Amino acid sequence: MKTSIRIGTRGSKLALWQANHVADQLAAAGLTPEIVIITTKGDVVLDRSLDKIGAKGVFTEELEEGLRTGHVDIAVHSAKDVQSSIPADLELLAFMERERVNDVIVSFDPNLDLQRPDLVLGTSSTRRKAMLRRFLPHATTAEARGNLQTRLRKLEEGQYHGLVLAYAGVHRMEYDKLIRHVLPETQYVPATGQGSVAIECARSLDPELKAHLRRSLDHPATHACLATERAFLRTMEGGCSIPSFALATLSADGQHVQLHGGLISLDGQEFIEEAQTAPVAQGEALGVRVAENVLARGGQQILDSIRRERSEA
Ligand SMILES: NCc1[nH]cc(CCC(=O)O)c1CC(=O)O
Repeated sequence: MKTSIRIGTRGSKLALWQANHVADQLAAAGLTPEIVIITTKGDVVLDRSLDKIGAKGVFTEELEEGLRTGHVDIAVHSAKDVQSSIPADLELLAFMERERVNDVIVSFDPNLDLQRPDLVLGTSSTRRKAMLRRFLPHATTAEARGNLQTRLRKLEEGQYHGLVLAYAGVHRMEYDKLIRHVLPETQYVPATGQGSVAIECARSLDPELKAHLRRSLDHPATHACLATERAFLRTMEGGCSIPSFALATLSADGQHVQLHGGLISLDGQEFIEEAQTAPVAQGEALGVRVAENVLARGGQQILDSIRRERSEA
């Protein structure tokens, strides 16, 4: 088995934090990691919101090409950015231990009042925009693309009063001091995979090496939750441009998985949610079932109307 591992990653600071985190764990497991930066479409196209770029996998495609050509052995992604179905010649090898899943509001104003009537919040996520329309209807949202540092610069320039971000990224970049509100995950249910790091490789990678990598990097409890959430997302046929949400958690004894999943209309008016529990071994079936119920209870109409709106735009 070879021991030197080439780790493919995007070049943003958060991506590099994740890649270094992987490298540290691989070094601890006796391997020799090397980080290789690969630029993706999502890093280059910054003037459009993600739903307008359209293509699935805007943050992953070039990394996947690197796996195919053997330029890198593994690719590191924010699990949230990984499309719901990955190509047949590739596989998701591991999901690393999840950080706190919440969305947070960061601001340079220590007394940021979410009730101020002129509140402007920066986000480019369709899910977050829709949830803000529902739970903070007086707020206006403004686009905030780019990496975390770019968004914080726009915040500092006064383009918004606050930014809505994933706690995981804010914490990993050590901006905790700017967190003014932690949004409750029961209301602002996070996106599939939020807070975890996914490791992808080619199916053809040496099986012995794969097993070693999995033992070093995979967090089984996180993996069980993400498998459940990803089955939900696949059934929803949603990429990151669909305002669906899904959070799976394990019971204290680790035997059961609970899934809270749903879909919200772009205007925030319709909020279809469902929570169900199943034995961990049936997590994927649970994800499919919850998604099918959400679609049957009005979710399909929401998806259809979003697609109509987009094709007219
Ligand atoms: N789509 C961008 C993205 N992908 C992963 C994270 C944050 C870190 C994570 O959820 O693991 C972010 C930024 C954000 O949502 O604030």
